[in-house]
Amino acid sequence: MATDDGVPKGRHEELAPAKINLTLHVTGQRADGYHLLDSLVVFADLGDRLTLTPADAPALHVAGPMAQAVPTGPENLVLRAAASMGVALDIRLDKHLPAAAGIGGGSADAAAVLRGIVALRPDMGLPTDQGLSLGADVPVCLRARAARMRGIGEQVDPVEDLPPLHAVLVNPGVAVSTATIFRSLARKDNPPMPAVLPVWGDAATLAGWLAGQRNDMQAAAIAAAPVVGQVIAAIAATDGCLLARMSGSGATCFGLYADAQAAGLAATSLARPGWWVRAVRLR
Ligand SMILES: C[C@](O)(CO)[C@H](O)COP(=O)(O)OP(=O)(O)OC[C@H]1O[C@@H](n2ccc(N)nc2=O)[C@H](O)[C@@H]1O
Ligand SMILES: Nc1ncnc2c1ncn2[C@@H]1O[C@H](COP(=O)(O)OP(=O)(O)OP(=O)(O)O)[C@@H](O)[C@H]1O
Repeated sequence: MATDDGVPKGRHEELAPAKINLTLHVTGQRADGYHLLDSLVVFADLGDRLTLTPADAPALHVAGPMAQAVPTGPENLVLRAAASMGVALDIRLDKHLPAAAGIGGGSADAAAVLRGIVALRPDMGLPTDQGLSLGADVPVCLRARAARMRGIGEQVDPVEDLPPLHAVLVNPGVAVSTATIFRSLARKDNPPMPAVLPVWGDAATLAGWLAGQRNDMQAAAIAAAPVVGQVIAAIAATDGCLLARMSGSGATCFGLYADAQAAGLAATSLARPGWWVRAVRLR
């Protein structure tokens, strides 16, 4: 959407899909306090929607069902992402993902802005740190497809050939602070995933393998927000659930299912006042 000489024109739309940590192993801690991770990350076919228009001065308009949960000033990660590239954009953010929810909302939005700027301005490249300074989840969210994430989030290796994967996402409406859950971890030196990940033929095989892996932040999140334990139990009790686990630092949890019909029926049965429940496809 730019002219041949790189001058921006028009506007650009991006989806900022929800990030799901199928595993989240906390394997160490750096001297600066950041934690070393080993995580199998996938993305939903559901997310925030951004419309980016080149402008003389930065502007942000937030709308959508989850708009109230996010700041509208310069601290919003979409404005910080554009500022980090030195680009003035008029940004419309249609917020559909709950914030502070373990599904990367802010990081996904920031990554979508970085992708969008490169689409609008082919003369510009992505930042050398892949957006890590905006948030540890931004590099993996830039790819927005299945990946193994290591380091503090800067090492992203594509995972190909993920089997078709259907899921339900459930957020009970409590915000969970990522920094607080990291600080409260009992152990920070847990084992990583195997050096070489298997190839999984179908969702049941993947779920069986995942059952032997972990989210090392789950117990601390349940201690901070006991409703997370109730969400996991409710998901695990649905027909056809192959695995129930928390994503990121919570409070959103996911259930895996073999097909879209099972995920859809589970989503219907999980409806509770105040719970955000969505059936999604993961990739
Ligand atoms: C828990 C995950 O969601 C897993 O994907 C991410 O590691 C968190 O990514 P994020 O929300 O983009 O994280 P940031 O906004 O960079 O950091 C929030 C806070 O979490 C802590 N943090 C984050 C990432 C990391 N590898 N180690 C940490 O200790 C830091 O205290 C930081 O102040
Ligand atoms: N565009 C944005 N969307 C959501 N939150 C934002 C945004 N910009 C800034 N924030 C702030 O970032 C905080 C964390 O929100 P975010 O949705 O990124 O957390 P999260 O889903 O727990 O992230 P992660 O899964 O990476 O740990 C919010 O409390 C909010 O104040």
